[in-house]
Amino acid sequence: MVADALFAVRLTWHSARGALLVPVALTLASAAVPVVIAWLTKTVLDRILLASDQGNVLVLACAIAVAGLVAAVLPHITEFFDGELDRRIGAVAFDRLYAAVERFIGLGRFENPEFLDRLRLADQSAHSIGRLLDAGLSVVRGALMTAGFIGVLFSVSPAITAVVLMAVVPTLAAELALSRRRARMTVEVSPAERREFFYSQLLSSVDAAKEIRLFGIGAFLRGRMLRERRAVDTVRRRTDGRELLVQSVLGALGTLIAGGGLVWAILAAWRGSLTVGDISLFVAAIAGVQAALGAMIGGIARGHHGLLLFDHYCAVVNAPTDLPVPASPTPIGPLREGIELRDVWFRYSADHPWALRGVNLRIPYGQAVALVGRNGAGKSTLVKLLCRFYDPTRGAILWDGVDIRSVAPERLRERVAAVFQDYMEYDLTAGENIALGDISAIGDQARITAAAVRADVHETLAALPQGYETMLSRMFLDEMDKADPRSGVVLSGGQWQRLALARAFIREHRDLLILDEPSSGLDAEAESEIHRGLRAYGDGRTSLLISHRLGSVRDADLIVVLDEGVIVERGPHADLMSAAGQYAQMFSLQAIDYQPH
Ligand SMILES: Nc1ncnc2c1ncn2[C@@H]1O[C@H](COP(=O)(O)OP(=O)(O)OP(=O)(O)O)[C@@H](O)[C@H]1O
Repeated sequence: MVADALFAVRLTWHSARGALLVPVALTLASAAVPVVIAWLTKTVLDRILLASDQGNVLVLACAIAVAGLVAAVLPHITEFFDGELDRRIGAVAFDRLYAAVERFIGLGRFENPEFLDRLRLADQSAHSIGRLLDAGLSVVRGALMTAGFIGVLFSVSPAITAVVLMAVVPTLAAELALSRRRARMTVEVSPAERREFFYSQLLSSVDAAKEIRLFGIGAFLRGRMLRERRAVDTVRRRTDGRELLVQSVLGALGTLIAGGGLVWAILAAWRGSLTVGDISLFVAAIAGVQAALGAMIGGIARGHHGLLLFDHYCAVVNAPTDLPVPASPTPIGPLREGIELRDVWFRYSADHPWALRGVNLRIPYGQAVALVGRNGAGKSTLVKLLCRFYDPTRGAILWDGVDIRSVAPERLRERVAAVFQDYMEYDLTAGENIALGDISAIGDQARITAAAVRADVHETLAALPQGYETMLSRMFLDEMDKADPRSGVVLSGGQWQRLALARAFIREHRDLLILDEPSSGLDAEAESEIHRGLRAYGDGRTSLLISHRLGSVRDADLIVVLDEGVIVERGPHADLMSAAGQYAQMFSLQAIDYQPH
């Protein structure tokens, strides 16, 4: 936690440097002003009773009024500057967090629920990072104010100081203990809170809405959510109860000590050893110290809680890279010979079974290779390895003989175009949805249209209310957007799929084209059109096509059948059919479905 606190200080210093002087100065001022007011009040009272120079007393009274004015406006000025600082530190913290996320070149972290949880908490921490500074300044302000009152009191009466300290020290110790306990409780309930968050998200998610309604599982999920809520509430109630008890006892004790001290001070004034001003200072000190302690304890609790969240932020920002990146990468050129998987073994973690087991495969330059096989055979996994989203657990993947682990990942990916099974639907304009495939095509309507024509989606997009400028999806629209005629168009599943194809096609001149089930959402007529287009586009280019519709891959130069992570058959369609193995069996089964009954 100390290391996290130091990291937070460095981040704050880096983000706000000069701007930090203002809140620090305001903190010093807001700690000093109440002490100054108490001291001036004491002096005025003493002078009135001594009937000293009236002019002097008036000057002091004016000074109290000015100090009161400062005390009234200081919190608002502080709040304004705290907000400004919060924004500045937050902007830098966000930038660093998502720059760190981008540094993860693979997918492993994003497929790990624990990491995703941590990222969510890190994001929350980046949102509230400025409050750490605010909490720190509250503690400093409270400590300075307490020290100020104690110092002033000590100069008047060491005995009164001792009484105030007696009231203060046990309260501080107990409140600190309670704050630690509350922080532990926060950690204890966080898994249940996360599960509750998961259920609440599910109940309001558009993706889940269809199944929740059709299966009638809303009440079941709500029950699960409330169960987690009740578990959290039980722990919170226990902590609140303990706090109530401790704080009531402390409050009574503090009041007894303060009341006893006040009686003693009045008696001392009666005897003449204290002045009326001393008594006013005593009363102000008790109230001031209590207020300062309250602020300090609040600051400690907020700081502690903030640091616990910040720990997740530090863990993400300082996480090592997920896959080793070569210090001096081997340059990679256009594909000349081919890509080779050499005895590739892969499993997602040591606890998972092997997804690929000793795969040896050559994808020769300029050829179309089709990968087929049952669900879970390892086809998409092989694609992930080709894009270096994961590294093989054993074996190697070679690009013209160069191990892709020795190449800079971004250089490798520049050479690949792909449509993944779970392609993205971006809440952007239709044109942008295509141009994202090659960011240099943003605004280049001719290239965007050419890609759309190739994916056979041009006519659909051109007919939208604002053509390619039409915003897609109704998600995330605010009130202003709703008035905008360009917004609010929702495409069908197959239309989105063609858009994803166009996004891959705009990456023309890439060496390897990967299509992981590019036509699963298309109707039969559309599928045959798309495959004609694919063959034209793939002509002379190296491509890897994954499909469950074997009719669409029969023209491939090489068909590879994967089963439980092992290549069980390979060859052109005709050879595989005459071998009468798994491929021929699957092909015949599908062919029967297309025969008239
Ligand atoms: N992120 C992951 N973490 C752990 N295991 C995974 C992950 N992704 C896939 N697997 C497992 O790896 C194996 C191969 O999955 P893969 O998705 O590569 O199969 P596939 O041949 O593409 O299947 P499909 O035809 O259903 O798309 C499966 O057993 C699957 O459960």
